[in-house]
Amino acid sequence: MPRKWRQSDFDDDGYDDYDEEDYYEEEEYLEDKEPTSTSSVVPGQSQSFTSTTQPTATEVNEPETEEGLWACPVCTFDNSLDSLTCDICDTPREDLSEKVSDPSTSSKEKAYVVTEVQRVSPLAKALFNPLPGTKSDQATASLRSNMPVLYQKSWGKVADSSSFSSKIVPFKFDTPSPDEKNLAARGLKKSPIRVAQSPDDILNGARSSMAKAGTSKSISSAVSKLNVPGLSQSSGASTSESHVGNGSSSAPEGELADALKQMNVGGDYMESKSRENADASTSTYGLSLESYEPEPWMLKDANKDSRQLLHLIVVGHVDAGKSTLMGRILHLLGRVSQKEMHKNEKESKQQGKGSFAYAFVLDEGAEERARGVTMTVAVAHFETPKLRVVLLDAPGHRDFVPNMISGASQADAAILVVDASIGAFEAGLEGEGQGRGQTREHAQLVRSLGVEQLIVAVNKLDAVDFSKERFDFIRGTLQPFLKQCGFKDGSLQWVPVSASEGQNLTMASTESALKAWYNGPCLIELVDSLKPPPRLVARPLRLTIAEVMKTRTLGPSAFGGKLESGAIHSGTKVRVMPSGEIATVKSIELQGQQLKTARAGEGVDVGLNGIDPGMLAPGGVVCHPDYPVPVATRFEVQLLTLDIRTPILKGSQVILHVHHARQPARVDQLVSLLDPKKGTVLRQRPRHLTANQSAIVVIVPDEGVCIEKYSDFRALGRIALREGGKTIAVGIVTDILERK
Ligand SMILES: Nc1nc2c(ncn2[C@@H]2O[C@H](COP(=O)(O)OP(=O)(O)OP(=O)(O)O)[C@@H](O)[C@H]2O)c(=O)[nH]1
Repeated sequence: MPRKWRQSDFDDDGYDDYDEEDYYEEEEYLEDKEPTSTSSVVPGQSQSFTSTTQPTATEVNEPETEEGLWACPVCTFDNSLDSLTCDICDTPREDLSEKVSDPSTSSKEKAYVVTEVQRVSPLAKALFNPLPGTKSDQATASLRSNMPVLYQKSWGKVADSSSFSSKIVPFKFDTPSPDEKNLAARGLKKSPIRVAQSPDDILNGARSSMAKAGTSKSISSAVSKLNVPGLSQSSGASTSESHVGNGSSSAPEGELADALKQMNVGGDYMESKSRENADASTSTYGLSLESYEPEPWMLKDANKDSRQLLHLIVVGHVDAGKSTLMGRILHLLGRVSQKEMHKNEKESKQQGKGSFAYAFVLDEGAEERARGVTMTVAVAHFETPKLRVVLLDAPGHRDFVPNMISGASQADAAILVVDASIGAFEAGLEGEGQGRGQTREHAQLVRSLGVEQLIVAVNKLDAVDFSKERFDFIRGTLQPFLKQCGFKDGSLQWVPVSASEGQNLTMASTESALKAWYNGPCLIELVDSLKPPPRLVARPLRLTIAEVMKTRTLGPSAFGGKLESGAIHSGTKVRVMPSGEIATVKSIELQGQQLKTARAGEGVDVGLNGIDPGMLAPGGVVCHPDYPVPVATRFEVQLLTLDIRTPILKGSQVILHVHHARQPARVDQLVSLLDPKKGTVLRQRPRHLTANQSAIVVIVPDEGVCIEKYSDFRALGRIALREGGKTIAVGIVTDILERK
C-alpha cells in the first residue's frame, strides 16, 4: 500500500530577522535613478512610460555621466561605452543616440524617442512598472503572431493560437501556494531542531572514535576483495564516483544544465575563496571525506538483490491523470487487492467522483479524496523484471509545488504525464487558471533537481480517439522544450497510454485504434529499461529525513527518509544533524518489514534510541558520527534564474529548498554574472539578476541548513529558490563559506 509523507511547516518567528538595510539599499538606488514618471506606467501602452511631464531633449540626451560612460536614458544607469544596450534595462544605445543626434529631429521628437514602448525592454518594464506585464504587451503579441495553427480534427478546433504557443517561451510559475502564503502571513518559523553540540564536541567525538576504530587498512583490503563495481580501484570514498551498482552519472546537458554544470567558474574570486576554505572544510568540522573507509558489513551482500533500486517520481499538470495511471498500474501488478479496489470504487462513487477510483489508491487523505486533488507525495512500491521501483506520486497543483520539489529531490527518474485531451495539453504548457504551465514547471524542476531520465506518458488518448496525429503533435511540441531543459534525446522516451482504460500500461494495447500505429514498448517496459543510479554505499552515511513519525515498532523518535549514501544497521551509532546529537539505530523498516541493514538508495523508516524526538525534523540528515554533513550558515551557489519578473537583488528574501529542508534565506551577495553557455564571468558584482541569467551568489539561510557541495554529494547540493509561491531560481552549491 502507498504511504504519504507528512511534511512539517516552519515555525513562526525569524522571517523578519534579516537585516533589511541591504535590501533597501539596492532598491533605493534604483528608486533614486528611476524616472519620475513611473507610477503611470501601464504595460502595452506606448505612451504610458512617460509622465504627464514629458522629458526634454536635454534631460534625455545629457544625463550626467562619468567620462567613458553613457547614461541610459530610461533608467539612467551609467554604462560602459562597450555596451550597446543598457546593462540594467537592455535599452539600446545606438538607435537612440542616432535619432537624438539627427539634426532633422525636433527636440520634442527627441524627447519622445526614449519613451516609445518598443525601446523599453521587458526588463525595464519589470524594473519600473509596478504592475506585472499583461498578455497584451507587444512582446507577447509578436510571439503569438508566430504561433502555428494547431492540430484540428473531426472533433473540432483543438486550440486557438491565443491559448498556446508551439514556441518555447520561458515558462511561468503561478501565484503563491497556500503553504508559502500562510508562512509569509504568519511569519516563518524557526526550525524545531536545536544545535546541541559545538563543532569541537563533534571533532573530539570523531577523533576518539577514529582512534578506537584503527581499522582503515584492513577495511581497504576487504573492499578490494569484494569486487564491488566502482570500488575495487577506490580507496574508500575518496571521489564522488565511488559507488556500488551501475547506472549513469553523466553530467547534465542543455542550456539549463550547461549553466548548472559550470561549477568551477567565477575566476579569481572562486579560486582564492576555495583556497581560503579548503582547510576549514576538512580540518575543523569532523573528518575529511577523503579519509573515510567503509566498514566491511556495509559492503557485504550489497549486490545480493539482483534487482536494482530506482526512485521514480510521477509529475505533470494538475489532473493529467498521474494518480489514476499509477493506481491502475499498481492494481494491474497485483499491488492493490480486489477488496481494496472495491472499497475505493464505492467511496469514490459516494463522493460523486466515480472516475477517481484508481486515483484513490494513491490519494488516501480525506481532503485529497474530497477535492480530487493530490496534495502530498504518496509513496508506493512495485517491481519489474530488473528493478525494485519506489514510486513517488507528486501533486500536480501549483499550490503544492514545494511538496513536489521535496519528492523530486530524491528521484532517480521521472514519468511526466501529459493530458492529451483537447486544450488540456495546451493548458499544461501555457494555459490560464489553476494549473497553468505545470507541465513546464515540473519538467524544468525535475531536471534541475538532477533527474536525467524521463518517460513522457501521453495519457487520456481515449479522449482523442487514440489519434496518432495528436500524439505526434504533442511529442513534436514538447520535445524541444524538454531538450532545452537539459534532457538528452537518449534519455527521453515517449509512450501513448490511457490510464482509465488501462491501455499500454503493463502490456501491449488491446485497443485497435492504438494498435494500428503503436507497437512499441508499454509503460512498464520503459520503466524497466531505466538505469538505476550509482549506489554510494562506500561513502559516509547521509540519510535525509523526509518525515518524522512515531510508531509502536519504531518508537517515539522515528523518521522516514532516503539513504543517499553509506549504510546503517541496527545498533549503529549515528549523528543527527543539524543538532549534532548522537543516537543509536534501534530498528529499520522497509514497507513495514524489519531490516537489519539498509544501504544507499533505500527509502526506509528508522527508529532511534537515545535522542529526543524534538531533534528530528524534515531537512535534517542522519550521518556517520565522524563525518557529519556541514550545517551551512553561508554558502555559495551557481544559480540559473527562471522566468522572473522581479529582479533578484542583494538582500532579496527567498525560500530555500534543498532536499527536504525549506527555510527562509537571504541573497547576501551577487558575486558575478556568468555567461550561461560558457560559464565565464561577464561581470563582477552585478546589481541585480533578471530572467534566465546564470550567476554566482551567496546565500545566507535564517538557520544553519544541512547542505553539501554539489561536487561532493549531488543529492544534497541542489537547491531551488522560491519567492511568493513561485520558483525563481535553481542551482547547485559550489562552496560552503561559513558553517556552524
Ligand atoms: N478520459 C480519461 N480520463 C482520465 C484518464 N486518466 C485519468 N483520467 C481522469 O482525470 C481526472 C484526474 O485524474 P487524477 O489521476 O486525479 O489526476 P492527477 O494528475 O493525479 O491529479 P493531481 O494529482 O491532483 O494533479 C479523473 O477524473 C480521472 O478519471 C484517461 O486515461 N482518460
